[in-house]
Amino acid sequence: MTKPKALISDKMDPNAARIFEERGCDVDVITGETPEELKARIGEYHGLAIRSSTKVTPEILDAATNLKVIGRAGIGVDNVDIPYASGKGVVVMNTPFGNSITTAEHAIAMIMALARQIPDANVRTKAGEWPKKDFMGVEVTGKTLGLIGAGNIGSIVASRALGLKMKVIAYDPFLTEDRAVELGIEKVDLDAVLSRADFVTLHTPLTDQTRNILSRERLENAKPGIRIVNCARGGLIDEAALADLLTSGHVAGAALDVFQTEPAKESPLFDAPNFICTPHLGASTTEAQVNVALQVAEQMADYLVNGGVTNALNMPSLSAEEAPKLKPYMALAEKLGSLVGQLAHGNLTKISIEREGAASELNGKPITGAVLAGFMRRYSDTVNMVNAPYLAKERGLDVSEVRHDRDGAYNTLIRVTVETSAGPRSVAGTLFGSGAPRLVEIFGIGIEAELDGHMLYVVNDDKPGFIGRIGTLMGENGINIGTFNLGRRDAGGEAVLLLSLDEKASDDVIAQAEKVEGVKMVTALEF
Ligand SMILES: NC(=O)c1ccc[n+]([C@@H]2O[C@H](COP(=O)([O-])OP(=O)(O)OC[C@H]3O[C@@H](n4cnc5c(N)ncnc54)[C@H](O)[C@@H]3O)[C@@H](O)[C@H]2O)c1
Ligand SMILES: O=C(O)[C@H](O)COP(=O)(O)O
Repeated sequence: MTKPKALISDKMDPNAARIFEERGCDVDVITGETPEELKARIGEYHGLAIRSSTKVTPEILDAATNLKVIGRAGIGVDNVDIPYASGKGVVVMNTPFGNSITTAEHAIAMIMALARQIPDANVRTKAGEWPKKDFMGVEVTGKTLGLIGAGNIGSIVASRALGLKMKVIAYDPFLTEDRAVELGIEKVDLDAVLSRADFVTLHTPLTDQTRNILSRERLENAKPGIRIVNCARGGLIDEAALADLLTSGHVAGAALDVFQTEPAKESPLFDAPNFICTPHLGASTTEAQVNVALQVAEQMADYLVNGGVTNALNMPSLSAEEAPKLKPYMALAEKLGSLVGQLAHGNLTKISIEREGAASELNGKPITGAVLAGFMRRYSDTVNMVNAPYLAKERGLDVSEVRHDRDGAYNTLIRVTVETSAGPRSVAGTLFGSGAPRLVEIFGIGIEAELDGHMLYVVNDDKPGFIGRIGTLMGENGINIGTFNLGRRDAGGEAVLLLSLDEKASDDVIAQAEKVEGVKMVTALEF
């Protein structure tokens, strides 16, 4: 088997390349390329490891014909078009905790630098001015720190600020009262943060809800003398308004690590008083960079080599321990989804996936993803378990998952049912001891069959001589039959036949089969 190949396209700690190699992947480190250069190269890679510089646009993704996973060595993924990647079946992962402490410490450093105007004092002292009388700072002890966003980084900032004897209040619609109590902070609304806080620090992602959250109007109505820190994302603050309010003195100081346009080579803020900035250094410590590099390479290699999924933003997690256990189930699930997709006709709007016995104990999301991937193949050749749930949603398919505790006839069973205009249609399968997937029921008829390669599904009357007639037809057409599996509703009633063939049956052979006495329907299947 050829080794998976990864590209590291942003500056990353060398541990990332080492881990890829140790985990059985080939790796290239090529940083600083233009989008055109990356587009020309990306087709040869299965994994792309990035930080914030590489922009993973639809154009790049269209050219990434072999790409399976994008790994962000860091937190923010606003440089990746995740919906487009999902549509292409590419997993997007990040490392949500590796640089949180470092970034929280940067925010605290910014608060202290603002409180004591350290950067300006440093520059002027080194210039020989000894400007002692020009720098009167403020204590942070006893002051109120207002957080906008109290997730991983915001919570760490809160704990450090409490250590500095600040009072901490937070606006975060997803923060529960219990969590606020646990953190030792007060949950308030955004207006209260802005009217009460002496220092405000932002720790939200950039979303439609948070973009421009510190708008001109909000800044104008904020407490006079407020100091503002942003180590989260550019775009959260109206930069022009902030510059005006620093100039008027309404805002006493601001420290930004991130800008609306990066790299920020010019900004109205650069000339504003009491303004401090750093060039997106929040995550730039040796410790954080080692953490995120190790983590991203481990996660990506795990996915490329074993199918393990950790910290994916567009699919459910699947641990390295779960992956091998789930692998035969996913093969079974995909085959059942594919079977029902090939057999059930019409506008199918509902699909249900039931798990029984050992299957009910497993992580159901990957199984559902695999059923949908098999099922959606009737609509798209490029579908996989990553993009199948998105495609299903796009098509308005109502997906339900049911887990049964009951003991059935099989140790483990997956049943897939679609709602057709003629009522529900189900197929079910199990795993044999060796992990081999087997179909055990098709549209209410018990059968035992392997679903593999070219197959023919025949519905017929259960009458003597039928098997011989079908066998003869195949022989006359020079088609070798691999397996012959039979099932029937009742003796003499409706029966089904599943044949595996060494080659695909042509339309002509199918037409001949349809004319065989007793045949009601013939469908060619491919697995
Ligand atoms: N400067 C840097 O180098 C650097 C480094 C790491 C992370 N970051 C950025 O910091 C930000 C926070 O990272 P994190 O790890 O704490 O993320 P997180 O997901 O743990 O926390 C984000 C918090 O924002 C809250 N939130 C979402 N929408 C909100 C809204 N409309 N109003 C208020 N709160 C809202 C969420 O509920 C969540 O608690 C991210 O944007 C990340 O990209 C920057
Ligand atoms: O979201 C992040 O992790 C930070 O913005 C860090 O970005 P960087 O890896 O480009 O420094």
